[in-house]
Amino acid sequence: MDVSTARRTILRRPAWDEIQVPDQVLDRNQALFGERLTPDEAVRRILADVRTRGDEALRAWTARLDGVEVPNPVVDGAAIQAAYDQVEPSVVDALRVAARRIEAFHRRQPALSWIHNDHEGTVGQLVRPIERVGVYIPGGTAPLPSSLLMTAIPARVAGVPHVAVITPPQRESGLPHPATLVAADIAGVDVVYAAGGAQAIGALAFGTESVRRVDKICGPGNLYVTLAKRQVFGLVGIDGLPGPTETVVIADEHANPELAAADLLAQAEHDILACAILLTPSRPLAEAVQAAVLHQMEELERSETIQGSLARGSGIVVTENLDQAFELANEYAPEHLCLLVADPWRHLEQVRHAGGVFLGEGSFEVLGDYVAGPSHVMPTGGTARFASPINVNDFVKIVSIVGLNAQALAAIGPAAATLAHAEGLTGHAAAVRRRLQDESPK
Ligand SMILES: NC(=O)c1ccc[n+]([C@@H]2O[C@H](COP(=O)([O-])OP(=O)(O)OC[C@H]3O[C@@H](n4cnc5c(N)ncnc54)[C@H](O)[C@@H]3O)[C@@H](O)[C@H]2O)c1
Ligand SMILES: N[C@H](CO)Cc1c[nH]c[nH+]1
Ligand SMILES: [Zn+2]
Repeated sequence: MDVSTARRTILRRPAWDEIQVPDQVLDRNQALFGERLTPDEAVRRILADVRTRGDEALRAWTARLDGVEVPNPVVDGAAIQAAYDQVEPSVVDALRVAARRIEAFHRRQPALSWIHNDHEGTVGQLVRPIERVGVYIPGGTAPLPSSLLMTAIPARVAGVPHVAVITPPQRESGLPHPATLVAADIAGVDVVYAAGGAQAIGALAFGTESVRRVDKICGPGNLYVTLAKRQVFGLVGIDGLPGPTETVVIADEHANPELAAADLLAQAEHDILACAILLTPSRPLAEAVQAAVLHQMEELERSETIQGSLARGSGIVVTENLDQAFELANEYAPEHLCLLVADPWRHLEQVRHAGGVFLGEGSFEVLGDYVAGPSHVMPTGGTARFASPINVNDFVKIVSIVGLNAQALAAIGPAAATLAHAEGLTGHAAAVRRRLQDESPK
C-alpha cells in the first residue's frame, strides 16, 4: 500500500476506548456476557465482580473464560517440582541459558542511591525495591515461559522481596503450563497463582482470600489484561501497557525477502491483534516479501491467528525513500523496530521511538524474544513514545533524602518563606519564620 493509505489505516493509533475489535471478539462477548460488550466494558464488569466477591468471582470467571474449575488458585510447590518431569530437558536447559543472559543484562542496569554533602548538609536519593510485585504471564493462546523470565528476573535483580506470578490455568490440568512452572522455579519467584485475564489482574490489585494484594503489576498480556491493568492503575502501580505485539521492519533493496517475511510472520502468530508492518522504498522487495509471506504461511501452524493479524493491523508499505520509512516508524513508535538495511548502525541515530531496535539480519527479533538479554516485554500501542521495556527501574522507587543544617536554613529559608507567601500559604511561611527567629542572635 502507499504511505497515505497506510497513515489512514495500519499506522493510525486509535485511542484505547476506540479500538476496533474484530466482529469475532464481539460475537464471543455476546456468548459470554449476553451482550456485545466492548473489551473495555467486559473488563470493567469482571474487575467489579472480583473486587466484591473475591475468590468466588475469580473461580467463576476462570470457569467461564478459561473453561476450567480451579478450586484454589495457589499452585503448590510439589506441582512446580513435578512440572520438571513434563518438560523436555533441552527446554529446561534453554530456559536456564535465557535466565543467565537476562540476569547478566539486568545486573548492568544502574539503579543507584546517591548522596551529596556540602556545607548546607545533605541531599540525595535512596533506591528501595518495591515490596510486592505481581507478574502477569500470558497463557491464553500459547504458554510464554520466556515472558516469565523476562519480567520476574529483572524484579529479582532489583531486590523485590516478594514476586508473585499469575498465569492462566490449562483446561486439562487446571494448572499453568509445566514450562511456565519450571520458568517460575528457575526465576525463583515466591508464589504462583493459576488465573488469567482481567480476573487475575483484579485479584492482584484488590487481593482475594487466597491471592495477596500487590503494590505493582507488571508483565504483558492480551487486550483484556492490558485494559484491566489500565483500569486498576492508581490503586496499584503498573509497568506500562505491553499489549498485543507489533513489529516494524525497515528493509532496503538489499534485504533478503525470505528473512523479512519470516520476521513479520513470527510476530503475526502471537495474536489476531498483533501487527507486522514492512516499510521499504523498494517496490521489487515489497513484492518479493509479499510472495514469501504467502508461501511461508502455509508451512506454519497458527494460520488462523496469522491470517487475522495480517488482515487487520499489518501490511507492506512502499515509501519514497529510507528517510521516510524512519519518519513513519517514529510516528508509529513500534514495540520492535528491525533494520534489514545495509549498514544498520548508520541509521541508529534516526531512531527516536521504539521499544527495541534490532540491527541487521543477524540480530533478528526472535533472538530478542528469548536469549539476547534485554527484556522482551516492551511498550506497545504507541507507548514507546514515553515508555521503556521492562527493566530494573520498574521494580524500584526513589526516596528523596533531605538532611539540611542551620546554614541551609539561613541561606535558603527566606526564599521558601517568600514562595509560601506568594502561594498564599501562611502556615508554610510561619514554619520557616519560627525557625529563622530561633536561629537569630539573641
Ligand atoms: N508486549 C510484549 O512485550 C508482549 C510479550 C509477550 C506477549 N505479548 C502479548 O501477550 C498476548 C498474550 O495473549 P493470550 O491471549 O495468549 O494470553 P493472556 O494470558 O494474555 O490472555 C488470556 C486470558 O484472556 C481472557 N479472555 C479471553 N477472551 C476473553 C473475553 N472475550 N472476555 C474477557 N476475557 C477474555 C481469559 O481470561 C484468558 O485467561 C499476545 O497479545 C502477545 O502479543 C506481549
Ligand atoms: N514477541 C513477544 C513480544 O515481545 C514476546 C515473545 C514471547 N515468546 C515469543 N515471543
Ligand atoms: Zn515473539
